[in-house]
Amino acid sequence: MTTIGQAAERHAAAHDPEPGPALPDAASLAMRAVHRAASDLRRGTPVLLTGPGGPLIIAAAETVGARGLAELSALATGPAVLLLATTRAAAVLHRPVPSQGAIPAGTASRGVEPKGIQESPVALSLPPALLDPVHLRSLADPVAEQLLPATPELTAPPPLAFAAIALAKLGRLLPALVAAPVAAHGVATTGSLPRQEAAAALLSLPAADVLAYPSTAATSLTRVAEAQVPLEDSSETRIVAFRAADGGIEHLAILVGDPEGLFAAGGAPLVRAHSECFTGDLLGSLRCDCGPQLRGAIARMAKDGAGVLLYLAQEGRGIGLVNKLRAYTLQDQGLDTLDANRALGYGADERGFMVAATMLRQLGITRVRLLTNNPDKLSGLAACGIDVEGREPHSFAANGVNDHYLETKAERFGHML
Ligand SMILES: Nc1nc2c(ncn2[C@@H]2O[C@H](COP(=O)(O)OP(=O)(O)OP(=O)(O)O)[C@@H](O)[C@H]2O)c(=O)[nH]1
Ligand SMILES: [Zn+2]
Repeated sequence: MTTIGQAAERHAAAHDPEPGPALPDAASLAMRAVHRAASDLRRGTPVLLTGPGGPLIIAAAETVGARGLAELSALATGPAVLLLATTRAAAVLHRPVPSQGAIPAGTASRGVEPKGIQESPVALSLPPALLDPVHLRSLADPVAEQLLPATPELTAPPPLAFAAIALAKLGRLLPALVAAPVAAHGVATTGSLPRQEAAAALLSLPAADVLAYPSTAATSLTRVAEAQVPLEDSSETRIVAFRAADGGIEHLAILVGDPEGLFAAGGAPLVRAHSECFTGDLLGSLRCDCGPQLRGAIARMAKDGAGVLLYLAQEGRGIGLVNKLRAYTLQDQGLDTLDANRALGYGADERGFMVAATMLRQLGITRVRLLTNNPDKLSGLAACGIDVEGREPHSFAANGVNDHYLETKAERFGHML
């Protein structure tokens, strides 16, 4: 999420008479509230979600402490529950939990929104013995499991449960939240004084804004800086930085040669949509193939004369570095890369393609030859309006450590060779 430095820049931008992206005020304010709410969840502070069937007070099971739970209890007008993905709930209950079906129609469109967030969560009852920060963390995290003093039961999820989980995911937290109903209108007007004060201290935002955030943030990206950066594998290289209107995560485009010129002359430049991988890209981790794919793509573009490498801030297929490390621990216990994501409550792949499509559009490149083995990248970019003229395979030999990872991508993600 955003650093304090980024927050300061955002504050300055708010007073800039010409703040870059031309977003309507309402959309800008909505993004700001979502960004803040995700930060609140990260620091253990509850937030209020409003919308049909709400309001709902929520706090992240991973981060909430005694104070956050006290705030939640002070405002709750009904019993608290734990919202979880069905996969995580099944592990907690030691029995299968039927899928709750797709999310409400109209909140996501196929190929544009990440496929990992399509399923509705379930709710577990929280007997008083479990309403404790240590037990909640244990219920949320398959890596931190311990014996619990009480057994939760499946119960009906509140109507805004899906948006609550989506907010935790935006905060790159474990998708597990304590949630309780709050009286609609009752808090501000008829609640007791301590209750009114507690409610006033918390951020309240529409659930619909949370669901709209990924595509609003992606389409609000603008170019904020660029520079020549000669690379070992490509001497003629520029890096262009993109930032969303709320000052959120930045994405980079690495331009090799003159891809805009190639496109303008009627060509389809080589493009690679590369999701960042701290361990593979920077440290040379052998667990994945990201390092060779990154360097290999740039070298290939240099040989081809031109290309665009989109370096996307979508670490761990969109679950974030902390959760990827958790997923690695689960993989060391026997799960594959797909099931490890699911065990954490995340989808197999939480990435959206609108970020990459917007960056390409801003660069003026709308027809591409995509370097990938991943069929979802082809259909996802096409669904976001990019003309994918062809695919160039992008495979590297297994290294003795990542063999099973590559096999899983071929067998379970449908990767082409
Ligand atoms: N969650 C999770 N993410 C991983 C794992 N291994 C690598 N990644 C992430 O996967 C992303 C890299 O995926 P990509 O290089 O885009 O690969 P891809 O989707 O397999 O598609 P192509 O390489 O284009 O064929 C990076 O963000 C990595 O951090 C893992 O075991 N679990
Ligand atoms: Zn990697």
